[in-house]
Amino acid sequence: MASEAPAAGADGTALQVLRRLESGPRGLTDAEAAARLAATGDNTPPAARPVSWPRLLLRGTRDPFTAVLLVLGLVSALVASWGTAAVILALVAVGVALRASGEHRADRSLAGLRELVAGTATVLRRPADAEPPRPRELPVADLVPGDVIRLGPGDLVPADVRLLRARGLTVHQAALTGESAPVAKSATQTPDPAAESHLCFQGADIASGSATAVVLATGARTRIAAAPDGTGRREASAFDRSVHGISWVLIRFMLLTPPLVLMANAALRGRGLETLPFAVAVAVGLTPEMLPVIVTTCLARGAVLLARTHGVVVKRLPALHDLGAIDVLCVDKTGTLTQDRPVVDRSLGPDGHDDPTALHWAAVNAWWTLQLAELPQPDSLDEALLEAAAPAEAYDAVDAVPYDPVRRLATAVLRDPRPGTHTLVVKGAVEDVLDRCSLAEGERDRLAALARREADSGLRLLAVATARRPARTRPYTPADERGLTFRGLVTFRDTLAPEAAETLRGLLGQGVAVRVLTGDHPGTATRVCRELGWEPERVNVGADAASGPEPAVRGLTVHARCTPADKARVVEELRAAGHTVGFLGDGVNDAPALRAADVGIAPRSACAVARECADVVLGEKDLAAVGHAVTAGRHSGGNIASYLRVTLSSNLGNVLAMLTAGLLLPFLPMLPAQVLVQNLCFDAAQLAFAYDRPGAAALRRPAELRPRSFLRFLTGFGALNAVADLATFGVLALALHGPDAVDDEAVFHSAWFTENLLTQALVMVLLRTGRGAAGTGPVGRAAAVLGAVGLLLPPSPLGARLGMTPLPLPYYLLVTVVLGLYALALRRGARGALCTDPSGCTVAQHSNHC
Ligand SMILES: Nc1ncnc2c1ncn2[C@@H]1O[C@H](COP(=O)(O)OP(=O)(O)OP(=O)(O)O)[C@@H](O)[C@H]1O
Ligand SMILES: [Mg+2]
Repeated sequence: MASEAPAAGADGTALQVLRRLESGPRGLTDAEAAARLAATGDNTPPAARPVSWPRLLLRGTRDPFTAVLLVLGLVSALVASWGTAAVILALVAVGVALRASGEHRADRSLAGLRELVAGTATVLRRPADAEPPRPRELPVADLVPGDVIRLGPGDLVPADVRLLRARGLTVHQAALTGESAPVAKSATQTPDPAAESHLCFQGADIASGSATAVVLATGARTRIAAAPDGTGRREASAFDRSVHGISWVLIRFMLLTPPLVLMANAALRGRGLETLPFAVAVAVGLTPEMLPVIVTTCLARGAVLLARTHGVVVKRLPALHDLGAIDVLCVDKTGTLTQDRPVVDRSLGPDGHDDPTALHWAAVNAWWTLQLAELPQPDSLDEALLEAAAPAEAYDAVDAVPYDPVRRLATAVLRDPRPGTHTLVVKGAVEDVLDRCSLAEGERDRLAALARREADSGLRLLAVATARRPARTRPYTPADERGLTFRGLVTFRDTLAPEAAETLRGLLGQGVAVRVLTGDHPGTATRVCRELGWEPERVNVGADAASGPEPAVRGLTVHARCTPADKARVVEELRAAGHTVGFLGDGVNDAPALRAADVGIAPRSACAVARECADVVLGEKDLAAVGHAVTAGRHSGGNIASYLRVTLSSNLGNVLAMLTAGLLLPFLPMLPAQVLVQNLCFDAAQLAFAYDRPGAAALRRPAELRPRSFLRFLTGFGALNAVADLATFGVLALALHGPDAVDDEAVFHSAWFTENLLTQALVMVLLRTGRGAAGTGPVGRAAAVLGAVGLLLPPSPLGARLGMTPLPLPYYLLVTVVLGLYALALRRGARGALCTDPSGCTVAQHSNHC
């Protein structure tokens, strides 16, 4: 079985595995690698390959609306209503073709965009056999079995690999096993095949430490590719909750409609199964069959535009909708609000006075932890230390325990000049270092207060401690970091990101609350917020009080000293409290939260894991782009909302009116073919919503379609629409020479056809998101064409074939009056529902800015 292949080939010592793969510690030559690539193919997971046309078409038929339409078509065919069945089939075919081509275009542009943020791997290759190996950054797709690669913190495991050497390696493999805590891995020579601690799999990422490894399997032969679908699947996002939720409510409605129509007609009119085609046509009329097409087109257009204008890459289309819906944005501090270019400010001794010792030991630690790493990846604090102090080559190190964001410590072990002794040099977050020092209680408090004072002035801190131990050969672990002697503090200055203040202000103004989630000291984080012009409403430690009482959600809240798991917990709790949450971060410590959020956002300069976990990748470290991305999301979401609002209220109104009239009239209010043609015209016009520009009001607030409030809106406007239709019916009955005209089926059908298309055109223009500029733009033009079809089709030859006839002039006058009154009612209703009354609003308002 494919899933067992990597583990099976990985038994034995590292050297045995290398030999089996016909490779060596120095990696492959370029020629060998090229030959293998030709034989095995790209290292691309099958899911990332372009989808073929037949599959696209098949996918198009798989949405629930198409399924319902097909069922209705089948029912029509069963009762030999061939015309209805044919029209339904045509509707399905058009829908599926439009959707497949839309998705094809979207997939293509998304693939292009994803390529912009695709990852690379550090590979050891040699130009020729005799030459020494050189580490090279290659596209992940070029990896082949036998390649020797290097992994460092924040890297993705690019294929299934066997570790050759590793130091302090922990990996996140939640995508494979579901366990969320990082797992320790080592390059043991006598591996236990069941534990697999010597293997790392594609889909995992490096939480801490570094390693050299040999590639065992690539592409479709990796374990994750062979795993049954569903590994790493995310929870329902805001998009799933809203668009899918609404779809399912509608499908229930549609399935209920035909039996209801049949029963009502049988009970009140004594009609039998001959009403079935009409009942089916009514149910078809209720179907928003263009919904999948409109959703795909709106999102794909938005995503392409966002990439072109602001360099923002949306990796998953629904994430664009979710961007527009977020009402809480969590951001990390370092690298997001600040530039993450720290410079050493001071070196303090335990007494709080300037003393170079702390800086000296911190730099020795930084140098040797990097020297001993398989893939040295200095973080910004290490870089600052190495810049500020002389290199530490005078020492000789025997081991290191690399930094990890849960421990918040890094340790280097030096050979002491005195034989038989080792010196541990530990640097890290103040609380964590103090916890491991042998100190009297009062002394610990004094040192913590000293650190708080420095942090309150906005400085970042590292505490430094040392310990002397008898020399040993056994490797050092975090358990050895205890009984330390405190040596002092190093303080760093970091500058604010230039657009941070303005972006935060913009987001708060757009109704998005901001949470700062940082691994740093509470004092440093608070001071940074103040310097950005915001007094935090609250400063929590870790994930405490994540969802908090309501007021705290609105402004700016800080969670300091967060571990990666704490960041994820804050996000999860906010989501559980009903918020749509975005997370913006760039570090290894942000990966779990990026995964947990409705929308994960990372700058392009972020580490590979953060970029991979993110749904949205910002062009540069340009925080301002977040604001643009949110607006683009609201833009697309607003158009989808407009479409749903218009199509559903108008469809519902038609159905209600048709049912009522059907029961009052001696004949069917419309022939099934007429219902379907009208539906086709309306559908075509609705495509314009994918190209619309929603009003400014729609962009001012988080826009999540909430099924419940949406349905409330629908019933209101559906009823209004039904009243307009029935008023036309009344007018026809009363004014056109008494009951004769109504008895004339063709006149009635034509009159109602015209009125229906005209009211639908009106609804399109008046129920768009936001007000102002009504009638202009693509929606206005589509509505005009729809109205023209409504007026011109009945008197045309095609109309005659559909059983329609020219209408007498007085009808047009009367219908103008009805439409005028309807427009007035719609305008008043729309004004109330679209902005001032949150309860009736389809665009849910979480903020108080409405
Ligand atoms: N290389 C390092 N060696 C030792 N300690 C470090 C190192 N990098 C960071 N620390 C300590 O760990 C603390 C937390 O760092 P972490 O990376 O979790 O957060 P951050 O980058 O400061 O903040 P944010 O989560 O906002 O990005 C820092 O305040 C610092 O004291
Ligand atoms: Mg960070």
